[in-house]
Amino acid sequence: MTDQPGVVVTGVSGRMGQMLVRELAAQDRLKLVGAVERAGHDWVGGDLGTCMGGAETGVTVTDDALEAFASAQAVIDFTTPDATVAFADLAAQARAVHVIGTTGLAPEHISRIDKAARHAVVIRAGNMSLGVNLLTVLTRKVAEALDADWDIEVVETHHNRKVDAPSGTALMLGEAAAQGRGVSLDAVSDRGRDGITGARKRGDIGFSAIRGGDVVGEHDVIFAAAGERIVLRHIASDRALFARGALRAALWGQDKGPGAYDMLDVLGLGDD
Ligand SMILES: NC(=O)C1=CN([C@@H]2O[C@H](COP(=O)(O)OP(=O)(O)OC[C@H]3O[C@@H](n4cnc5c(N)ncnc54)[C@H](O)[C@@H]3O)[C@@H](O)[C@H]2O)C=CC1
Ligand SMILES: O=C(O)C1=N[C@H](C(=O)O)C[C@H](O)C1
Repeated sequence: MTDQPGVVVTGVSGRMGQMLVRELAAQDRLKLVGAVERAGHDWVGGDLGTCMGGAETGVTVTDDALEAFASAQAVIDFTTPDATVAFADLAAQARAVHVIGTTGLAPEHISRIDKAARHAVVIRAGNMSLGVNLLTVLTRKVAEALDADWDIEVVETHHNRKVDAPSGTALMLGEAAAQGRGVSLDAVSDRGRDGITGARKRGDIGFSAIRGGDVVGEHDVIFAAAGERIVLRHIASDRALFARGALRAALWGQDKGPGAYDMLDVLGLGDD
């Protein structure tokens, strides 16, 4: 196929980076044109395919993101908050669609990314799967329908290599619940219970994080009232679904104007 938009994958040796390379190889609507890793990483200077333990691909892993982005129509980025902020500036300079899966972003990171989105398309989501994005819509609707007699708790479980908590997905779900309630998440969020905490505050949205083994990602939104509970649950058992969502976003963004978008926009779940 001709005219495939070219994609650069950042953090290419990572769990998501390698999954993205495999998913790119399995389709023909986008083509991999570059692979970026952090300076000093073993893979820099090597052929990507060989580094991944397979056949040569002709794509050399680089730590020069600016040069790599210059020939790309999209950058897919699952790295770290500091790296992502730097890539947002560079992707905007290259006018490449920047798909951001990185989580653990602080408000300062987000405002730098939003600045870059004035000049280029930025699509950011703490979870790129259809199921989780649909779950945010359901969570908002359930929260809208119930009053604060229903305690809301978000519980997430991930593998033992995850470095941020609560997960980006848990925060998306908490945000959706707060929106449904018509409150600001910052005002009601309860993120760390330990010791004599006192009784739960009415209206709070609580977060709990479990870490262990190789769990890909599991999220429950619990609505608990006297005598009954509703549990909305998503279980991810394969990282490929996040990678496929990111590829879909990279394609979707090709004909959009500069701005900050999310997966609800990409999936057409944003209205109502
Ligand atoms: N939005 C979503 O659907 C999903 C988001 N994530 C998030 O994506 C991020 C990455 O997750 P994993 O792949 O599991 O982590 P990982 O630790 O396996 O991979 C991160 C990669 O980024 C690289 N990196 C760090 N700084 C860099 C720099 N300055 N330049 C280039 N590369 C750099 C690291 O060397 C590493 O290879 C995390 O924030 C995670 O929470 C993960 C899965 C799905
Ligand atoms: O780090 C991960 O692995 C994941 N991170 C994302 C998050 O923080 O929610 C998405 C997914 O749950 C896997």
